[in-house]
Amino acid sequence: MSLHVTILPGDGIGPEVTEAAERVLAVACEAAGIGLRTDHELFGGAAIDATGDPFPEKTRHACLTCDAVLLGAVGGPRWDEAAKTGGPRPEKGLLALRSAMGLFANLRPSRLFPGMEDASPLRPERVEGTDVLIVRELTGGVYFGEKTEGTEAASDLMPYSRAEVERVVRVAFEAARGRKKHLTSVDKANVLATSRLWRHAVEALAPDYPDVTVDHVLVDAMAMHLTTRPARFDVVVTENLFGDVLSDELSAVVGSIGLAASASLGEPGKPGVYEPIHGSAPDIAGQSAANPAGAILSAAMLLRHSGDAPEAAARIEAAVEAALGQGLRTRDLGGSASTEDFTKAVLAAL
Ligand SMILES: NC(=O)c1ccc[n+]([C@@H]2O[C@H](COP(=O)([O-])OP(=O)(O)OC[C@H]3O[C@@H](n4cnc5c(N)ncnc54)[C@H](O)[C@@H]3O)[C@@H](O)[C@H]2O)c1
Ligand SMILES: CC(C)[C@H](C(=O)O)[C@@H](O)C(=O)O
Ligand SMILES: [Mg+2]
Repeated sequence: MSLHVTILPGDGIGPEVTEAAERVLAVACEAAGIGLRTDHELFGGAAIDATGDPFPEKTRHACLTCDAVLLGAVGGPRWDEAAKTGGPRPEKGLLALRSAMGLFANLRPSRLFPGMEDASPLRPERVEGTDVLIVRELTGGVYFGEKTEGTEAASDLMPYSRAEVERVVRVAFEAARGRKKHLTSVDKANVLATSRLWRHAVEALAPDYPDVTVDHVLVDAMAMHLTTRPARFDVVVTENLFGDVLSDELSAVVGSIGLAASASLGEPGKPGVYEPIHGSAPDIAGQSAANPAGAILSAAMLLRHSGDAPEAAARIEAAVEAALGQGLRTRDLGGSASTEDFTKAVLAAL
């Protein structure tokens, strides 16, 4: 068994956390007898600086021909500033990557790790038992609809087809089957036509999964529920923008955005992209203050979903738990451990 992984470090803390994740991945693969080959490609702002394009052809080719992509983060104030006078946006490269690779299902798990109650903004009895998988639609909706842009008026269309909704909802039903068999579909069906289509599609598919209980929650109420009773939820499926917002919220509820991993998947057998859900964190970049756990746990998801190596994935997850269990905390979790301290503790636990 061998794995060819394309690494896209990107910008800000991206290179710091992918370096940590690559080291952990290498050790986990060696222990599991998996041959690992990695290559590093330009992406995001770093690619703009080198080539003028956030998603250059060489990077695209590497992503489409490898087994899996491990991504850091893209973006930063320098490119935001340049975009005001027509410069390319790093974030556009990220959307182009997701689209080119057909990554319609974005799995964003968040759970309360043992002993981490103190890192949650919620009272312990409220956050206890939280273990939620958000399945975010990733290649449709308002991110990809027609746009008009101006200084006096602007619009972003939010189109969804029935087929686009169904394929991601099926991923969520299947995930619920492997968990607590409870699916919550989040929408804004009291206002949005796309949400009524979404709800209709979920209801039509439900009979195919009689073992899964389904409920529907409006997105504004969901934002509130996640801070009052997050442990009530199991799998949550929602459209692109709602999933972006709710997953950042949920990550903070269980401790920090620095802990949150993700897998972006398309058709079975095609390469997936694995990345922490956080951004390039320009405020802490270059200080070795980034929490690498989200990237390391993304490498675990890579082994599970693209490497068919669930035991190796579980070993990485246990090693992260062990490092946290030793009380090691990066700055986002109220501690002073560096990126390197945390990475070393995970490697030692492995
Ligand atoms: N997938 C991606 O590449 C991605 C995701 C989100 C944002 N972005 C981009 O990143 C840039 C910064 O965005 P932002 O500041 O809104 O969001 P962000 O996620 O980069 O940072 C938000 C806050 O969380 C902290 N944080 C994030 N990750 C952390 C980690 N691993 N360890 C410790 N602290 C961490 C940051 O220091 C900051 O205070 C923007 O250009 C944005 O477009 C990229
Ligand atoms: C950077 C941005 C385009 C991206 C998104 O909105 O999808 C980010 O916030 C994420 O969650 O991966
Ligand atoms: Mg986001």
